[in-house]
Amino acid sequence: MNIVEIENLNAGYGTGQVLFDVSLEIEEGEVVSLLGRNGAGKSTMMRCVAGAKPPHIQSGTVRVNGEDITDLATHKRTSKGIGYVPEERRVWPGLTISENIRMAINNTSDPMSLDEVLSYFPRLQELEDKAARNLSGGEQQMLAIGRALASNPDVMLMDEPSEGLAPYIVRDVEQVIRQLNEEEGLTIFLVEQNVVMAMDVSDRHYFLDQGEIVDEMTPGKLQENPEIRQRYLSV
Ligand SMILES: Nc1ncnc2c1ncn2[C@@H]1O[C@H](COP(=O)(O)OP(=O)(O)OP(=O)(O)O)[C@@H](O)[C@H]1O
Repeated sequence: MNIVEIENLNAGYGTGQVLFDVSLEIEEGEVVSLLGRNGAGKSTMMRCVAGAKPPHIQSGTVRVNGEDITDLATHKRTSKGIGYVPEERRVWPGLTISENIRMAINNTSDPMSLDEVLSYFPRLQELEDKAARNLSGGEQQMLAIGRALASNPDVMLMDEPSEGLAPYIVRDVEQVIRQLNEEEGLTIFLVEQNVVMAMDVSDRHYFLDQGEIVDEMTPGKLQENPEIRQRYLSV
């Protein structure tokens, strides 16, 4: 069953169009990454699914769990099964780890417990009472993922989870993505600049080029295809 269906999506900012007739599908239980050069429109795409402003959807449909959510506000999308980890992470800096997660728990109708969330992040468990502002980049990323997980989503949207992180922390993020997918059965849709990381965790890739979906393939196929990597990703 398709958990995410995007059909003929056109979207942009003000009068500038960024996404052109984008259609894609993600099956329940898949890890799918959206790859493309800087400025291709990847974050815009994520925001359109998450309902985050500012992009404006001009036409097209976003369906999650078979339901049309194109015009729903972000907070209402949480109750439709969407978790969103934005590129900027946006944790509450003055609150502790557990307070950040509790805020998410209190804002949703069918949340996970704090212990359940923390069981995926041993490092956060150790630092539970530390303010988010005093965490490292990797710890903040884990907290951002944990906060999105608290609402017990069916599909998790992650915008560049590896951005700015040291390679050994990127491996921890990969591990969490795999664990959430395998143990929680969570469907994951991620945007990544780190192609190696995306190939390690994904079942399938979509390629976005100048706001259009230009290709779709498995990591194995991408591995064999340096020409594609060069054409769409410059790697
Ligand atoms: N808030 C905004 N207001 C106006 N234009 C924007 C805004 N955010 C992004 N854009 C424009 O939309 C286009 C696509 O940007 P987007 O961030 O979606 O690309 P991206 O593929 O995620 O790139 P990157 O990897 O650099 O984040 C760019 O031309 C960008 O300048």
